[in-house]
Amino acid sequence: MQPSNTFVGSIDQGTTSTRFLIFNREGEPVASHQVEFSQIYPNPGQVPDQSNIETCIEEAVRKFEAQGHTRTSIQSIGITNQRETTIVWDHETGEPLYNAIVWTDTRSQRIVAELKQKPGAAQLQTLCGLPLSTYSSATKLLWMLANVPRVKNAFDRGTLAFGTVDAWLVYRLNGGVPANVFVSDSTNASRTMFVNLETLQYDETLLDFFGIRGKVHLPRIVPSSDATAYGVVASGALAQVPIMGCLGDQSAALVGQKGFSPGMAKNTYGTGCFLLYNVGDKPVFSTHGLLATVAYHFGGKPIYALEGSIAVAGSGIKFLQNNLNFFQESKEVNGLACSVEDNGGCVFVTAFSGLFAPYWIDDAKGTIFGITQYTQKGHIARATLEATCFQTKAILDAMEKDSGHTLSELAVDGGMSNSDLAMQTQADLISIPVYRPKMRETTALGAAIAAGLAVGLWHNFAELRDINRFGGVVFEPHVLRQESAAKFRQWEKAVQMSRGWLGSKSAGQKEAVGPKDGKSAPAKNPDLPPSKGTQIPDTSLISDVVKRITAVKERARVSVKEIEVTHPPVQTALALGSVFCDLDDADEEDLFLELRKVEILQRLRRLRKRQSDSY
Ligand SMILES: Nc1ncnc2c1ncn2[C@@H]1O[C@H](COP(=O)(O)OP(=O)(O)O)[C@@H](O)[C@H]1O
Ligand SMILES: O=P(O)(O)OC[C@H](O)CO
Repeated sequence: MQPSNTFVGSIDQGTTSTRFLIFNREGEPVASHQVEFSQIYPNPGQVPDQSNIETCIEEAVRKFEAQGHTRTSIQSIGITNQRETTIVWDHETGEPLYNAIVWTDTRSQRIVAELKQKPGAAQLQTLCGLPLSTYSSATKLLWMLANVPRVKNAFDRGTLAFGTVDAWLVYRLNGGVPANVFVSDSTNASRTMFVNLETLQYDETLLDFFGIRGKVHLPRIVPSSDATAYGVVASGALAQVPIMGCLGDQSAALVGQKGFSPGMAKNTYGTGCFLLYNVGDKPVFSTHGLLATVAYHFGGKPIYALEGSIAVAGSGIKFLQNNLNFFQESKEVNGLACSVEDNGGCVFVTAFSGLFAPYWIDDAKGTIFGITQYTQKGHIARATLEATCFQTKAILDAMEKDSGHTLSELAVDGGMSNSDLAMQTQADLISIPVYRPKMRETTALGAAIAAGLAVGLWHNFAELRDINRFGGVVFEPHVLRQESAAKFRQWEKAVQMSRGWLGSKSAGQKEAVGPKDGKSAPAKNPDLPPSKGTQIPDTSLISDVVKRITAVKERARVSVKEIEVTHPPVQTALALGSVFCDLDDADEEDLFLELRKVEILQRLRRLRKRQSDSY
């Protein structure tokens, strides 16, 4: 066993900050440094800046040495990073060809709509575990190919290299072209949509679907904990220290929470919020809006997870801080939200990037419902915190359906988990205890564990047992299930009412981010009959409503087609869609009655027309 004065470093390249932490064998951070950075809106994000990492390493090492340690006692380094964010560079020169497109970015929305119409689209998720959406790296790469001439030129010349943040950082930390260490760990690679979840290799069907097979340099996929694959740091304060661990940040948090057994789950409230549920060594493909993903792969069999991804969590708080000037620092959100007793009737669907799991509504937009003259900042702050908690509840419900297992406790971490009110609200909504560990840098800890296992700082999971085990806080549910169920129903209604805004021509809004060439036309929806002279502003919404109508049309004895043709289809669909958002049996009955009304109305109109014609 290594002496206890050996350490492992961990680079955490998050969405809003870069950190470097040095952990001891007890899993305690002994020194760290963090640099926050901002993204460029609505244009592309920057390529993750290696100089931030160098600064963090230098500063943390300085603090570490000030405690009497020597830098040579840092045995290896782990990397953890925001996933899906897409980076392209020239394979020959190592030069980045465009800014990174960050995982939250929705500019590929039209591309996604078009891809959904392509043969084979429905099978993708059964191969890679991910739904076709703006979230994955694949559609971001296609957007670059369609819109950035430099990227297209490199593609045509055969020099285009693609990677997620891990691949880029490993490549850069090794010194770029000369060493050419071009690898990605399986937890990151599995987020691209190019990788077969069972083989953990690039899948020809997937590469063909996206049209990139043999045309783009892709990183070699390697295990998350490996003594040699990731190379060594080429320069700086930790030059020659080997990189031995690499995990996407959500996988790292699961490892940092020691969620090593099937049935264990964690929820990380960072920029977004991600619930990962360990399902063991076989992937579980969700039928309820969740993702199948690699939890970690430490050699041997990979371990898989079901994932519920929420696009906006802490970024909603940043929105209140930076855009609405509600407070100076994120931590103040708790006090502001506690300044009122409840949300005052406000529900905030924070769909800044559409809605992710379990809804997957690309065209939803952020919407606050229930504002009155009475509404205060505190109500909106509270509604912002609640939005993430409601989505977590929806994800847990889906997870229970997919796994057949009810969670007994939810382990949490990430910046927003510092809000006691948010965590209490979470426990109240899901009716199980929420456990927040004492040390919340679990993401960085996970990467340190991956690197530490490879270098022999730890030898097995049993040795990790006492790490961060004591001193946490448990939030017990205090609210009656009925009460939280009623609130949740209101949330679900708000979700349905937030749909379709992006496609609405009448809104006159500017698309926040999107293809500038205007070439791609909105997708045609094959579910719809052609409607004379009516422009269809939002095909997905109508398609959804038509599906619902179809489901009950037998009972309603009305023809969907007749409604579409004789009744203004968009208005009908919108009206029905917003009122009958969640079709349980009672709603179906209501919809049935409503359809009857529509039918009667149409008959009356026809009758009146015939009467007036005959005069
Ligand atoms: N005390 C706090 N209460 C609520 N939210 C917080 C608090 N501290 C940080 N946050 C939020 O957490 C997010 C940062 O969390 P972090 O886990 O560092 O995310 P990331 O890894 O995505 O950069 C920010 O969006 C911020 O708004
Ligand atoms: O920055 P976070 O912590 O919200 O995590 C980003 C995720 O990896 C995106 O999938």
